[in-house]
Parts: sequence; structure tokens; C-alpha cells
Amino acid sequence: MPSMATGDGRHFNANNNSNINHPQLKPNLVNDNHKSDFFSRRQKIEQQRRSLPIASVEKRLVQEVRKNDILIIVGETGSGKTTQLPQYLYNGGFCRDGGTIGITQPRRVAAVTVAKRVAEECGVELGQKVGYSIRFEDMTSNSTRIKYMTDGLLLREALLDPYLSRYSVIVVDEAHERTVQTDVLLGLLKGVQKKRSQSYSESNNDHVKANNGTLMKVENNGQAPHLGRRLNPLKLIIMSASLDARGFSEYFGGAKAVHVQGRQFPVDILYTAQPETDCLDAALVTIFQIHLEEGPGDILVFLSGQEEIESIEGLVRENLKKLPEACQKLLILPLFSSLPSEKQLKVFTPAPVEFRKVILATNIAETSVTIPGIKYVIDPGLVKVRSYSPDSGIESLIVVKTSKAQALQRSGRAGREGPGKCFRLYPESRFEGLDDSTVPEIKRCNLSNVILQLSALGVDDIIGFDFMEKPDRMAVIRSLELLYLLGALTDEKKLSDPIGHQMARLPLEPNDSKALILASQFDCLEEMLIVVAMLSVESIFYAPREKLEESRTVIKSFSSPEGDHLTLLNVYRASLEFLEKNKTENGKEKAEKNLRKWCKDNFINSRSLKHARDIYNQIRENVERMGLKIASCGDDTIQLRRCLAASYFLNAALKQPDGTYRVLANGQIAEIHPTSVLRRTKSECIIFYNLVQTTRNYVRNVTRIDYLWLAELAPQCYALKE
Ligand SMILES: Nc1ncnc2c1ncn2[C@@H]1O[C@H](COP(=O)(O)OP(=O)(O)OP(=O)(O)O)[C@@H](O)[C@H]1O
Repeated sequence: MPSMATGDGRHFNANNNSNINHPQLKPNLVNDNHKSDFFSRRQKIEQQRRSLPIASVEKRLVQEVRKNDILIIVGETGSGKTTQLPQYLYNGGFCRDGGTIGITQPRRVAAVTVAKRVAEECGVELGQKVGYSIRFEDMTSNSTRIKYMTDGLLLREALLDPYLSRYSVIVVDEAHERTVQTDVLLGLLKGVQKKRSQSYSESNNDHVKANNGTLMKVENNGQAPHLGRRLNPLKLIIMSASLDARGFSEYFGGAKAVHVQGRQFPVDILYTAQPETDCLDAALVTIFQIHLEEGPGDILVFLSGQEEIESIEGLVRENLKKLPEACQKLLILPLFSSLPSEKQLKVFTPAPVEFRKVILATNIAETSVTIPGIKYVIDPGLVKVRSYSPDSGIESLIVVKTSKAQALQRSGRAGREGPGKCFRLYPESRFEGLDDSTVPEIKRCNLSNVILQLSALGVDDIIGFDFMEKPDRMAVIRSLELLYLLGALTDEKKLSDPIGHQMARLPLEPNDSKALILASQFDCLEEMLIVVAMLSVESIFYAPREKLEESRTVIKSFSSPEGDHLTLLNVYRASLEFLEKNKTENGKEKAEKNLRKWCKDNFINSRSLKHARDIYNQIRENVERMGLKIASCGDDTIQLRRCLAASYFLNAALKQPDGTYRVLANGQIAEIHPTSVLRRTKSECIIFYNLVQTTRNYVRNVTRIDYLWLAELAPQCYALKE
């Protein structure tokens, strides 16, 4: 077996397909001249489409969809499922009666980029025949017939149109990911399909009667009320490269599964000879190893979160400076979910001539996406996932090993435009021991949001809902309890009016939704919108290792003695003040640029801050539409802290004699996270936003409260002892 030595002696062993001959890829040098050469680009795209493995089975796939109401399609990564199948179905007449083909994706970035690609392949403007719809962004029109969207968005559509009458076909793509949204969607679609088939056969009967001369039916049996046309049965397609086809087939009553054979380009898989103790360091070394020793082609590195990405970004930059100038042409681009969309999309544009792109991504780049230019994938084999303990009622983020399915998806991001290489930063023996597929999210998360959504869809019996895999009973009970305590559910487990309905309308976690609703009563909604927006993004502050002391002093200038929520509010307000003042003096564009500099000087992550501003605007629109009163409490911080206590009361903790905190709701012991402004002040009673488990339990985003408020504001949960 060939092995490849790195500068520091690291060895990668290639697996069996290592003897494939790799033609060297030219760097991706698409420049504006090429772009403007419309015809040659179209020709190239046509040629690419024809050479995809799925192209040879187009007719068969269309026939299978015609014959089967539910079809499971499994095909290698890059074989053309996501981009081609919807086009085949469109050409096969599945939109002829005005219906739309809807394709769901677990992630926003995939929905957007795939829709762009398919619009280009079809030679149409995005938003016309081909479009996408994601939370807060709708790029569709009445003429859209191929619509990419997130699974969460389709769930929200089902709230308004329980028949999903606009769709003739729904494709659930990347079903192997088994996100909570996908699992809820699968159960829901099963029901929708049944309702549509029933209503179709009833309306057929009515038509027969009418043809026989009996009375014509005038009710809208089988018709979409708003479309005024008869609904055909819904076609459902479940798709992935790494799917447990048997499990899905059983769930759908023995649905047919078809396998699309073949992949477009080979991907060479390389493993390390020994386990790595420091994954970040191993990734760093591998980036430079590829950059210095391998041929042209961009690099995609999978990391577990924003913090890891930012820390490795700094290290790459530092090390790059030590190289001869000719070797410094490396363009480093981060990609994570809380990055603003335009920044995310930057990774999809080609690097400047002679540069090599290094994309540092979380698992949002793991499925569906094609990032042009990627030839090398570095996979440390780790992923950050949600984990929920029904006993303690605490949800945390933990880093775990990926499954085989995820490793396969990651390597599949290379080999899409030419042969590729995937460097797995662990030995082959570890790969063999990985789980085949990821534990479905529904088995390991807090279910209160799912329950809220299902209740809004009229499903009150969550345990009885037709899930592919039932969630843990205890987790359901805990989540029901939480919703009940938040006042979202009635004693009969129905959505309460108005709180429950209002909470279901907000695209946020139940605690955050409740905080906004209560804030309108506490006359501090203006502030709470900012706080919720700031809490929705990762790491507002960043403290580079070499400037730790300086950054601490600067960050202190924003800190509030009351805690982190108010500190975040101070940062947001200070940045707005700076921006507004600058706008009047310098104009909008310059002001934004100056703000970035201001952020840098103040050790604030400008990306996160910008994202928080976007979220603020989006949720503000939501609460305005709901008619909530938006008032400001000004500097009356007590009002805001009382409102926080009234909303996050289950996250209240009391100081212990040893300086740790005991979470009142479950007795869990935790420490205040070192990044908190309350780390040293040690208040008697606090509320926190989240609890993270590393080597210890840490509470993050903490605010000081008066414990007497708990009994006053959350009497459903707390009472004062005599
Ligand atoms: N934005 C793009 N730019 C360039 N080529 C693209 C783009 N999107 C898709 N392609 C080409 O089309 C091929 C098929 O992509 P598609 O997403 O349809 O595959 P898939 O079978 O759905 O893969 P996966 O299971 O990984 O999602 C890619 O391998 C690539 O060659």
C-alpha cells in the first residue's frame, strides 16, 4: 500500500483505489471573459450533464416515478440526483397540470446553490422556472416549477396548506441526515399523500357520476381550495447517497428502491497511519502538505464549529507568512451556518488566478453542495451535534465521531469536476468501526420545538405520530412539560391561545419566542429583540491568543455588571451608534467598512455582529406582523432582567458555598463559563442561556437576577419556602 510522508513524518495510507491514475487538474481559472462566453459555457454544461451517471437512466427513473407513488433513490455522491432528477421529471410532464416539483434539503446553503446551478443548466433566470425558498428568503414566482427549499420551510408551508396542493412531486433529498425536520416531514408527507389519494379517488367517482348524467359535484372535493384544480395524488421521492434503503422502504409500506450505479470521478481515500491526538494540528499540517506537495486544486476542510474554524484560520495565516512569497497564494474562506448568506456564497466563486482556495467548513458543506474547484477534502472525522438528556432536561452541543455515511458524504465533495483525494485524519481501522449511519436527531434533541410545530399542524398526540423512529418517551414528556410551563400548551395538550399560537409562528426556539412575547408586556421588546438576535450567533467576541490581555481590557469596556445579556446589548447599541454617526459623515458603504475596522479594534467578530443585525431585522418584522407592542425600557435594566427571569426561569441557578452553581430545575452542578462577564463576580442567583458540557459543565451567557423574582414571575415552577 503506498504511503505519503508529510514534513512532520505523518503518513497517509491510501486505500485500494489508490492506484487510479490521477490526471492533474488545472486550477479553476474561470475569469470574466470565460463567463461572458455564454455559448461555450452552455455547451460545457450540456456535456457535463450528459456525462453524469444518472443521465443513462433518465427514462427508467421517470417511468419508475410514474409507476410508483413512493420511490426511494440511492445513488453515489455526485451522480446527479439533486440537480438532474427534478429536470427529468419536469421534462417527463410532472408539472404539466400546473404542479410544482419541490425538493427539500436539510440546509439553506444547499437549497440556494443547487437552485442557482439548476437555473443555469435550464438557461433560465433564478426565481422563474427554477427557484428556491428558505427561511426569510423567497426566490420563487408563480411560474416556478422546480423549487428547492429547506425541509423546515416545507413544514411551515404545510401549516398554511395541509394538502400541499401546489406540489405534484416532493423529493426529500439527503434523507440519510435524519434531521428532526426531515423526520417530522416524512411522517407528515405520508399523511398528506394518503389524504390526496383518497380525495383523488373520491373526486374520480364524482366525475364518473357526472359523466353518467347524474348531478355534478360542486364542492371542492379533491381540489386545492385556492387553485381551483383537481389534485392528483402526490408523488414522493426519498433520495440520498448513503441511505438505509430497507429501513425507508419498510417505513413506506414496502416502497420500491432503485439504485443509480456509478460515480463520475474517482476519489482516492487516504488514512493516517496512527490516530491523531490533536485534530486541529493534524488538519493544519495536512493543509500545508497539500498546498506544498500536491498539484493544483482547492481544499475543503471539515471542522466542528465556528471557534475551531476561526482558530485554524488564524493559524493558517500565521504559518503562511513564514513561507516564501511564491507559496503564499492561499485564499482562506470560512463556511458555517451563522455566517451571513453572502459570505457563505463567496466560497462558491473561483479563486483568483494562481491562488488556491482553502475552505474551512462545518458539516453544512457535507451534503448536496458542489463547490467548484474542490479537489482535496480533509476530514478529521468529528462533528458537533446536539445532545439532550431527558433526565436533566439539558440540551448541549457535543463533539462526536462522524458515521460512515457522513464520511462518505464528506469525501463525495471531491471528485465532482475531476478525480479527487480525501485525507481522513484517522486510521482505516477506525473507519471500519464507525456506525453506519448517524443517530437520528429526534433521538437526541429537545423536542419542544417539534411538538410546538406538530401542535400547530393539528397533531396533538406526539407519541402516536407516525415517526420513522419514535422519540424517547421521557424526552417527549420533558418537552411537553417545558411547553406547558411556558404556557404554550393547555391542560389538554393543545396550543394555548394566544401564547401557544404566537410561539408557533415565530421561527425560534420556544424559550426565545416566549421571551419576545413577554417582552412586549414588560415594555422591553426593543431590547429583547437585540438580545435574542445576539444570542442566535456564535461568538460575538474573539480574543486572539497573542493579544489576550489587550482584548480583555477592551472587551471590559462593554461589560455590564448585570451580566452577559446586557453586555451583548451594549455591544449592539455601541456598534449601531458608531454606524449611524459614520453614515451621516461618510455615507453607508464607507460606514460599513469603518464598522468592520471598529469591530477589529474592539475584538468583536464583525461577521457575527452583521449576522445578528440581519436576524434582528428578520425577527422584528415577524413580531411587527404579529402586532406585538415594540417599546424600549431604555436603561431600566431591571425590567429587562425581570423579563429574562420570566422567560428562562428553567435555566435559573443558585450559587453554592464552593462557588459552583446548582441548576434549580434539575439539581445539575455547573460553573460559569470563563468567557462570561460574571465569571469573577459570582452573583447569588443567575439565569443562563445554555449549558455546555466539555470536561465540566459550564453555563454560558449568564445574567444576575433576584431569586425572589422566580416565585413572583414563574409561580408555575417556583414557590417560596416559609
Ligand atoms: N454549482 C456547480 N458547479 C459546477 N458543477 C456542478 C455544480 N452543481 C453540480 N455540478 C455538477 O453536477 C454533478 C452532480 O451534482 P448533484 O448535486 O446533482 O449530485 P448528487 O448525486 O445529488 O450528489 P450528492 O449526493 O453529493 O448530493 C456534480 O458532481 C458536478 O459535477
